[in-house]
Amino acid sequence: MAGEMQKWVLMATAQTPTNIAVIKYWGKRNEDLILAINDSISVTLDPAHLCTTTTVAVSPTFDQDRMWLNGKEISLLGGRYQNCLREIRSRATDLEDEKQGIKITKKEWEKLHVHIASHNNFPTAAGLASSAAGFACLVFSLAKLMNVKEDQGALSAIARQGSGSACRSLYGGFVKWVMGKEENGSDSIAVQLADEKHWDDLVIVIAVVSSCQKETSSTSGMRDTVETSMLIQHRAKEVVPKRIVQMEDAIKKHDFAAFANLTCADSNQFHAVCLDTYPPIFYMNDTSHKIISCVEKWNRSAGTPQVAYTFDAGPNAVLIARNRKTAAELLQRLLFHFPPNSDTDLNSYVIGDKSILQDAGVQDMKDVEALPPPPEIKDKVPAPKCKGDVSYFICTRPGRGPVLLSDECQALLNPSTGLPK
Ligand SMILES: Nc1ncnc2c1ncn2[C@@H]1O[C@H](COP(=O)(O)OP(=O)(O)OP(=O)(O)O)[C@@H](O)[C@H]1O
Ligand SMILES: C[C@@](O)(CCOP(=O)(O)OP(=O)(O)O)CC(=O)O
Repeated sequence: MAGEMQKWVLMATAQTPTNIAVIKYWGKRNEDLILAINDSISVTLDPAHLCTTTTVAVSPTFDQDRMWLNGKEISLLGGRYQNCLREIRSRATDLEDEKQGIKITKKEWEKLHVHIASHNNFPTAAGLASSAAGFACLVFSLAKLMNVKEDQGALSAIARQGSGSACRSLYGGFVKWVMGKEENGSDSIAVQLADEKHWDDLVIVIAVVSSCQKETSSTSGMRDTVETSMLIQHRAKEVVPKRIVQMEDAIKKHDFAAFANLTCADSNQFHAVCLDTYPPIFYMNDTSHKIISCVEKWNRSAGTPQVAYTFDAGPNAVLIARNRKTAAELLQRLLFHFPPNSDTDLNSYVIGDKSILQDAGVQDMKDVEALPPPPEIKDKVPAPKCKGDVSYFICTRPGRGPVLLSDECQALLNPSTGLPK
């Protein structure tokens, strides 16, 4: 190592998106390696609105691996962090940084410690896939720092060992996690089906129903399902393989009706296997059910699906609209049924791509109050409004995969000390 006793710090910063599955992963065939019992397909969400930023640093002055998540130091001793660190280190290659005059050989990487600081710009462990963006970003940034030469597929197999759904966050657009057959998981990788430009009409609105930490983690929930549900076997063997083929076809052809029908059916079946688990798992709540019913009524009256809904391991709804016009109509319906509490500012109630709010013709609370009942319910007795049941809405769209951030201002670690800024 050049400059043996020097106090250099070498850093890399990356930004990685989160993703939402439209054909769900639920159930493992190998807990340690995180190998799934079925393939899954996801849409990567625009990192402009939901993303993880991670800075990794290496220095001869660091005496142990350390990590800070959202400003608080956390332990890296857990198996998932250890597995990702080990797999990335074993693939590190010789590196020469001419600017700082640093040379690190493959052998030296084994002994050097790293500091990691990460920040999620959305709630952590609240069913918004923070673990997916988080582990993908950890693996991607470490791979850049350590001059790992392997492709995204190989990196996805490492991120998978941090959290299954993380492997899909290594790509933008539409992504498939191929479950693979090998015992060692070498063929259990993510592949990109289409990039984010392929179907750029789609608009995504997330209703954050609750941002508190959930009761049953995905990991323990799916373990219980595999142990106790008979429905999950039927799902994994008979239902999902056919849906994967149909979903790939729907994406390829921009067939929104097929895409929406498959997405909603798969979300509903995932929650059905949660109910079929013993003890039963309830991820959705009354608000989630009301959102489903609002979308179903609209889709039925329109004669063809306008919006797809999907729910992960929590009550938050992810709603995918076929285009901007439908997204504006969706937002009008959501604000009609779920207006904010009187003390909430509309500006903080609808975040992300606010242009959808403008398209909906809603500028302030007066406009929200003046929204008419949606046509599909106008002749019926309207259900009482559910004021305050939604914490906030995020408007977003399909987005790109991980990127390196070269501007040092965006780094989360101090370049001279390697400690959080
Ligand atoms: N930025 C990050 N970097 C590294 N690890 C992270 C990061 N963010 C979250 N994690 C890890 O993921 C865990 C949260 O995962 P969990 O599955 O409980 O929630 P979630 O991913 O937000 O929700 P879900 O998977 O149900 O959509 C955290 O406790 C932490 O260990
Ligand atoms: C419902 C899901 O979001 C489950 C995600 O589970 P995780 O990937 O969080 O689970 P682990 O692999 O145990 O970390 C569906 C999906 O994203 O496919």
